Amino acid sequence: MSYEISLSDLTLTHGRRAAVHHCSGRFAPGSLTAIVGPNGAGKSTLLRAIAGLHSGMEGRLQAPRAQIALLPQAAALDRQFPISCLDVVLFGHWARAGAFRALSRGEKQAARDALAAVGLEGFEARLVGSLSVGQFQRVLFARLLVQDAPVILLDEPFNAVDARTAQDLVRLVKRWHGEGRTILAVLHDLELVRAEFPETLLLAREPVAWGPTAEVLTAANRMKARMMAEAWDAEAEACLRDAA
Ligand SMILES: Nc1ncnc2c1ncn2[C@@H]1O[C@H](COP(=O)(O)OP(=O)(O)OP(=O)(O)O)[C@@H](O)[C@H]1O
Repeated sequence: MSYEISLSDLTLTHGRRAAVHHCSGRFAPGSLTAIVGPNGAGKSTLLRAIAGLHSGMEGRLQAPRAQIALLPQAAALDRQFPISCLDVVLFGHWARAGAFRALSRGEKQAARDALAAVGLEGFEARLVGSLSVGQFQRVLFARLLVQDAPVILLDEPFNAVDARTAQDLVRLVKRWHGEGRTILAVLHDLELVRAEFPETLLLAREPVAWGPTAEVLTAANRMKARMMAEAWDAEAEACLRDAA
């Protein structure tokens, strides 16, 4: 099965306002791509749409929805819910197997192994509300390990985590890439992108540039993205075909 993700003249809206506008291109199977751009450029909206979690859409978006695991932005998650680290990781199995099936001993062991793999052995019973930001992000990566999806979408995965955690998690991402998975990550740290991500999509509602990272992250392209973001009228309605 091919795990290509392709966009064809894709416009994504919130209400009647466009968040992503006339976007075309493809993420090749097995590619490791950073999605970068100014605040409000549409990066999270694009990721959620690829995961099948966004409904306001025109144009075409082809993605293997059942094969995708999404790590949402940490800010979008409620950590006050009284749930243990192990339970959060076990959700990774349920995403694949359905919520109403009892989990096998092997699946529970896989969840414990995943916690150990992200450096959280002994944290099984800890409530997620008591973790540091970095520890919680490690738990979410353990859940991704258990999900074992061929396509992984990461929304600002290293935001606000300590340097050591970021290093460990980047190592995991590289391992997944080496295993042939397709990985898209929304990132703000351009040095990290240059060092670790072979492909980049520079987005400012529309793609400014998309391809090999060194060719995309030029000063001219970054300036263009900034100017496009500043010139964007956030109140303008999307030019949808049925909006005329
Ligand atoms: N739930 C929502 N309802 C209405 N508008 C939204 C919603 N989510 C995002 N938007 C708007 O859509 C546009 C794109 O937002 P999005 O979060 O996709 O950008 P982003 O590039 O991920 O930004 P950041 O880097 O700041 O996280 C912004 O103008 C934002 O205000």
